[in-house]
Amino acid sequence: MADDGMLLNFELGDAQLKSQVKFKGGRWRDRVKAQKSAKQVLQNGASPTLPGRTTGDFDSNRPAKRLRTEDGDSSRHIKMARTADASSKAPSNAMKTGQISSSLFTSNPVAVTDFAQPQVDDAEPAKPSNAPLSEEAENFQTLGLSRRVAQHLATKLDMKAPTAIQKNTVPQLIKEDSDAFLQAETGSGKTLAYLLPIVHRIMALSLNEGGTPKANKVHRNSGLFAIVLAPTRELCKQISVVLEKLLRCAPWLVCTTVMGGESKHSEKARIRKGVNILIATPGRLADHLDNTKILNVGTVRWLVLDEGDRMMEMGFEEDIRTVVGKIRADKLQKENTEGVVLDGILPSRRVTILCSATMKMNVQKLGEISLEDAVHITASKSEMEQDAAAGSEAVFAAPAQLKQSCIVVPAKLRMVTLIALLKSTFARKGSVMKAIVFISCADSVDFHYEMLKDTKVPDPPTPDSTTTKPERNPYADSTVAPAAYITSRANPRVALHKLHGSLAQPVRSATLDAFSKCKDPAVLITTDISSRGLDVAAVDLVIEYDPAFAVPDHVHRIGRTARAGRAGKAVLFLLPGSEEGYTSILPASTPITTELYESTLQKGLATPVNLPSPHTPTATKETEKQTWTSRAEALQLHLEQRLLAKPAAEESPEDEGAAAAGAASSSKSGSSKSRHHQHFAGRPKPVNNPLLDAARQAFRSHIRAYATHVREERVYFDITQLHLGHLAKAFGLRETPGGIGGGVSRRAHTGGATEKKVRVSSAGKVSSGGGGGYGGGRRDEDDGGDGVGVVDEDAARRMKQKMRMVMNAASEFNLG
Ligand SMILES: Nc1ncnc2c1ncn2[C@@H]1O[C@H](COP(=O)(O)OP(=O)(O)OP(=O)(O)O)[C@@H](O)[C@H]1O
Repeated sequence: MADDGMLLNFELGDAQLKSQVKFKGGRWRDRVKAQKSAKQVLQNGASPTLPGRTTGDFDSNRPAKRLRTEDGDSSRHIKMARTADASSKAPSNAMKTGQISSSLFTSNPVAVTDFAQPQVDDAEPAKPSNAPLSEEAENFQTLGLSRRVAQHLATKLDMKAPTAIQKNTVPQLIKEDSDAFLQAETGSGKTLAYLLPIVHRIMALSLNEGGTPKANKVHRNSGLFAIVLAPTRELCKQISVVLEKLLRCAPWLVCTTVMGGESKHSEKARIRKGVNILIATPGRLADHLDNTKILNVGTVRWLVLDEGDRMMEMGFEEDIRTVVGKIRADKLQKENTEGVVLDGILPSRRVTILCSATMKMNVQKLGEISLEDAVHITASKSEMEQDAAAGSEAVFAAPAQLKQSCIVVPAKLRMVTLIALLKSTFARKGSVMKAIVFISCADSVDFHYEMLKDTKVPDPPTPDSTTTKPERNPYADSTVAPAAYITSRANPRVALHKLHGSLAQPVRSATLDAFSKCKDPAVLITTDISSRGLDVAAVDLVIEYDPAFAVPDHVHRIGRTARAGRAGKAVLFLLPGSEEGYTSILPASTPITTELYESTLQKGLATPVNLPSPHTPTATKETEKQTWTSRAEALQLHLEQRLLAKPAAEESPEDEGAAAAGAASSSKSGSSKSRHHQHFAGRPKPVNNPLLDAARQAFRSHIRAYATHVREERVYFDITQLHLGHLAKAFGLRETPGGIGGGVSRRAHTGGATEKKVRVSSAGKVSSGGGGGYGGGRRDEDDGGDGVGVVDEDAARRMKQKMRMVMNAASEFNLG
């Protein structure tokens, strides 16, 4: 077989494992148990339950035998894989093929911070900083909104009092016609802060002084009055849902969305039917302004740039310039085509509103493009005054009630620690309903989803007794599946979801919808595509398994929890060493507490882990007795062996490999599946398990993504400090890193049949021209192909150099 950058030493022999597996070292009793277990497995094909060590080396009391590493470093304990688990169809020639299985708890770097006494997370939660104000003190009517709107908010939307940013924004935008920059914490209600005054003023065109309707009400064909731009389709949809709910008190007004990934034809048809408020992604709007003649912006009074900094970062600057330029170039109509006088009720000039929880330097540039004499509106008056006095950047912070903690986890232990954390999270019924796990790139999301999901699709839930229509099986979608490993007795069902920018738009929307509406405890594994603006109720926990690429992104990620005054928790995974210093630059109202990874493992692995089907419950007498360290090792071994199982083609269709390929089919072309299989087109049948391919791809993409942390933060995320061998283990890989990294292409899959060049922003950030991809380590910043990444040749060259350096040095990296 041609190499293709894949390691040949993973070709698995077809032969069954020898019936006799030799176990060396350790106590005699353990060796006999393991021997028995392996024998049993060979007879019934069941999974063995290994006590103590899991590599076939049972030396729990004695120090492990020191073996020489490949470069002669005897300080590392390396054991060639002795696959005790015969059911894994592991190769009988593992020794020959050079797989390396290193012990989980040895040769790990130690944290530089003294965690002897980690701070305990028992402090009283701080008073919420983004909650609605007290009803006695404030209400929407006193802000200047009509009784109709205020009543609708109170009775239909259950919002009786405004939040602080709404209190400061609504009167300003009702009375004044100046541009504004809205800046407030995540989850503080910025969406309604700008929508309420806009809707109030448009409604006023149809209402008399006393609030009674005029005879000639404006309607959907009376003109387009406001445009809201947002960086992602998900955010556009979300804003439109909020607006639609609000417009139920003014059903004669109509809003619609235009965004990448949707049919332009049907968008044009909707525009032709008439729309008063348009929500759009920048690229698609620029396209319609060029090509949809019926789109008249002469009556447009407001342009809102929601998550403005993100749009700039995603390379929408040109599109925004086009949109702003075209709207300004069109003469402002003082009255509409039906003779309704707009001036006086609507602003007499075009108002631009910029909106974000964070302010990156690029916002300044965006301000220059779009704002004129803008007022800076923040949640607290004192902040506004301070800001005006100092003329400085406003400080952004996480909500005060959000509890932040970090776990410093050695690379080898990352995956088992993630599983343990999620398992302990769902150990108690009702304690956590929804968790989001942020991962650096789409390939890694795909891989972790495949690893964590149960391989067997359960029967559809029983039909609702009140209707005859059977409920749709939520697990029929390949981006939603029941989870294995992280379930518990209290929560036997946990729904796993994955979301990234390389998924087709309908799949993205359906997945987000499924996650939002899921009644079981649920986990969403995702990239930064979900970090901005998404408002899903009941998200109690955010895990940053891979740290964000820049501090503001971290603020947005953790802001998916603790919204509108609710409680929330965020956990950040860091590697020992330079990464530990990262917490010092993170904004936090209360100190970021530290957790020992050992405690996480201990808590999570206090009970046996439910392995995916067909490895049904592991809670035998022996596993009940296991210690958490043995469970962690057994779990790691099990994960690694799933990657070594025979390829799907040679197994039953329900084999996990088939599941891996199946899930990938939900992606656009250019997704994992097509990538794996493109390699083998016209060649002999592939021998690799697709899960193994997915792991390799995820590993490569992860490293590439790691190189793209913003320049100022690379002191904490230094790619040359990464121990690739250890990191490979976190992806269940036993190969040498050089082999896995070989054949890395710098061309990105962009979701289509063609490949586009990777784009790297000035901040060293990488993006692609669409589909949200980069070199497999895909940054999910897409607008359905509308977006254009920022090219920085220097950053691209630097990353290439680093990658080459790391990959060349890879053969010197040891697994220990
Ligand atoms: N006055 C209010 N009373 C109660 N809930 C509110 C109020 N205003 C907004 N909310 C709720 O607060 C949540 C967060 O609102 P929104 O998404 O607008 O926040 P945001 O400030 O835009 O956050 P982000 O910066 O993360 O985008 C939503 O669920 C919304 O329904």
